[in-house]
Amino acid sequence: MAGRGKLLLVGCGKMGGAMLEGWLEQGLKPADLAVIEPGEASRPKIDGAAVVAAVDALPAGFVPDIAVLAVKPQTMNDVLPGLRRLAGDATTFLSIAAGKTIGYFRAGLGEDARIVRAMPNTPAAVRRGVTVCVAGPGVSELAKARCTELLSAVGDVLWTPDEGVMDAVTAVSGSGPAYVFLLVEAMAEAGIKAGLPADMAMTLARATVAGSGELLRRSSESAAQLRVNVTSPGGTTAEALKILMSDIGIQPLFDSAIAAAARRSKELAG
Ligand SMILES: NC(=O)C1=CN([C@@H]2O[C@H](COP(=O)(O)OP(=O)(O)OC[C@H]3O[C@@H](n4cnc5c(N)ncnc54)[C@H](OP(=O)(O)O)[C@@H]3O)[C@@H](O)[C@H]2O)C=CC1
Ligand SMILES: O=C(O)[C@@H]1CCC=N1
Repeated sequence: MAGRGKLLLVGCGKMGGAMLEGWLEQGLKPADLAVIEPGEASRPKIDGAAVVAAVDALPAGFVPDIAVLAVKPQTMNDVLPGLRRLAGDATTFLSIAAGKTIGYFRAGLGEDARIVRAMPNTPAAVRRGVTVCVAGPGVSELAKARCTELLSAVGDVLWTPDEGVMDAVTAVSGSGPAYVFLLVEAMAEAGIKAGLPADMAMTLARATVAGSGELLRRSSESAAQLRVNVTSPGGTTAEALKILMSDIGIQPLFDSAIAAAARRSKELAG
């Protein structure tokens, strides 16, 4: 990371912490970093960075070019008043909060505030995240480039001109890692029921999902073709897929799960 400007991270919980790990691994200079995190246990210890418990403890004169807002949507209202003083030309706010709209931030920070709304995911901790971003009014190309630089340090970055897709993005890729981890848990549990020792079942489920993810990443074949490649005619996989791909299989379940997550994202907007 070139580190042309200063970075403020507001909220160093699970997602903020995952991104911070990625940034530090990518060479973010501690001198260019400030973190606001009230929770003592979550507060990172980084020599040379300004790590404080509240916004009023930031070093005088610290003006970030990017302020990453990584607190829960439900606590965002508490955070914005203290950040209003940063809402000048120099700072772009990069929110990763589910649901919270660009309009919400302009109402809370001032109508001229520059807002980028983004949705990353936790594989950012190992530089395999994916983030979708949308820029509000007044965000410069330079600020967009800086957001891309920060987010691409922890994975892939896509920009959309349409904020309306962000609830679905949140439901698919923001929450998505949880669905994959649940899949591992469910495969391991089913393996135990099929006669495997618990530790072997978990080892196999974990390695299978991780290995399949890596194959998917490296392969030019579609997910559907990779599935077909596993499915010998008249074999074992075909029997399992008859159940997983039936009318009461994984697709209708995913349809309702993703719709529920997107609905919740919309509810968190206010
Ligand atoms: N987890 C995920 O996979 C993803 C989360 N997000 C979004 O990221 C945001 C954070 O989620 P997540 O990391 O899971 O939540 P966490 O609760 O783990 O992190 C939020 C952090 O913000 C801290 N905090 C609370 N109040 C303040 C404050 N006034 N100033 C600064 N920090 C504060 C909390 O401290 P304390 O615990 O002491 O209250 C906590 O450490 C949410 O908006 C969520 O929608 C987006 C994509 C994926
Ligand atoms: O569950 C949540 O609300 C957050 C947003 C996406 C992932 N975690």
